[in-house]
Amino acid sequence: MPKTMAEKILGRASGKDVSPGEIVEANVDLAMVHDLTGPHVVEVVEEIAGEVRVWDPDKVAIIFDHHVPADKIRAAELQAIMRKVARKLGIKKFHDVGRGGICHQVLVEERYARPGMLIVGADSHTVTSGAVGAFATGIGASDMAMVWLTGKLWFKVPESIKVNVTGELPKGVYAKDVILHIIGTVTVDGATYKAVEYHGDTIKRMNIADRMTLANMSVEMGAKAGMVPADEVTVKFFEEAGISVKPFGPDPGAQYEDVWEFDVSKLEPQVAVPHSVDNVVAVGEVEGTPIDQAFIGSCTNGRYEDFVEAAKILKGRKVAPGVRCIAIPASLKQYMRLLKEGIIDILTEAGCFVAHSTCGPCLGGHLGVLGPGEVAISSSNRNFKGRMGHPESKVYLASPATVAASAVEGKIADPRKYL
Ligand SMILES: CC(C)[C@H](C(=O)O)[C@@H](O)C(=O)O
Ligand code: SF4
Repeated sequence: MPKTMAEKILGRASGKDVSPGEIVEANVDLAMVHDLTGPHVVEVVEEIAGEVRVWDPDKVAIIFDHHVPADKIRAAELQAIMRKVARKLGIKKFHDVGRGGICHQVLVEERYARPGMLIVGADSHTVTSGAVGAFATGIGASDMAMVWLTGKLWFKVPESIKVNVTGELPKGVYAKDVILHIIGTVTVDGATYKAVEYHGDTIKRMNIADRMTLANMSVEMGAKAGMVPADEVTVKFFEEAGISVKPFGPDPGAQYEDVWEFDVSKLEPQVAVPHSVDNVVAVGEVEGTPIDQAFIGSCTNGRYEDFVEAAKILKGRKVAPGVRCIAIPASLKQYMRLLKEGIIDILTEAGCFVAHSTCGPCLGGHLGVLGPGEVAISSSNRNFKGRMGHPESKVYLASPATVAASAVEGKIADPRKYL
């Protein structure tokens, strides 16, 4: 039987021929925790094993990103625990404050995630690594504890959905608009526990940064994994780091539970309106909505390519009076590249508050928490009630270009007129 990407990966990792619906025990290739979830995992492991240990230190990543640098005493305590654990276990894929960035960004840019891998992470946006053709999924701390101890975890083999995206993206319309449009169409539970595969000429033309944006938000429609087949673009991405990988995709003739067709050739910039990610409208419908804060960053859209698009709009312009524009690259490497190319200068001159990589404002943690009644437009992935701060604040989600245009105008704006 020809197989989908999920079936091939879970089949390989469990050593058998698998079909959707089947429950398998699979060997995990990479297990990631961060500063917030890591301590829970350590606690459970210690409870079960009487000490902290992992089955294979080379397959474990510990990355500090959520509350970095420590914003509260509690965060400092949790990071101290994980720092000690990383040292004791000899974890090489350990990224402390200032030495990595947002965990999902680090997994891909360090090439820890590879095509065909089975990756688990104690964070829901672990799906991001699907951008390079891995089956990557978020799991809870107790499941992760079992992975640390045994290297294995059970999975129900998901049904797969093929998403065919076709057409040339119009100017000012990006991967973020595509995924917002898809989620708006199928809703937040449209892909619950499904493995989503992104195909079509639009996807084939996308770089890894864009593919990460797509894969990242797959979880916002409930998907267990969101994958882009590893093709020439992927092979080249690994070649740049001196690593040779083979293309990886579904077998020809693989069976999908459903095929979704999206022609994006006439798509407009999209905005997810509070308080749900599937509350998606064309920018025109909310244009003129006053904002207090604009945020460019996060694991969804905090990459070099995103900041370049934002800088095209912010160059020679100013953030509107009364508006804060927070700009945080997703990792140290992204930050350095932006710094060297003068993009950080452009943002700073425009009046943005630029910071080193952290999740910070994305989850209402620090560096830009919203007050009561405040409105933000953000390039991140969630706009639940209170997501970025006060329960009475509001979050609109959009592409970095739409966020930048809105920062300039002080109200939600269409980026196309600036491009
Ligand atoms: C804190 C963490 C567990 C959480 C997640 O799993 O996604 C966070 O990263 C988020 O985006 O809400
Ligand atoms: S940037 Fe936001 S969505 Fe991504 S891992 Fe951090 S908190 Fe979660």
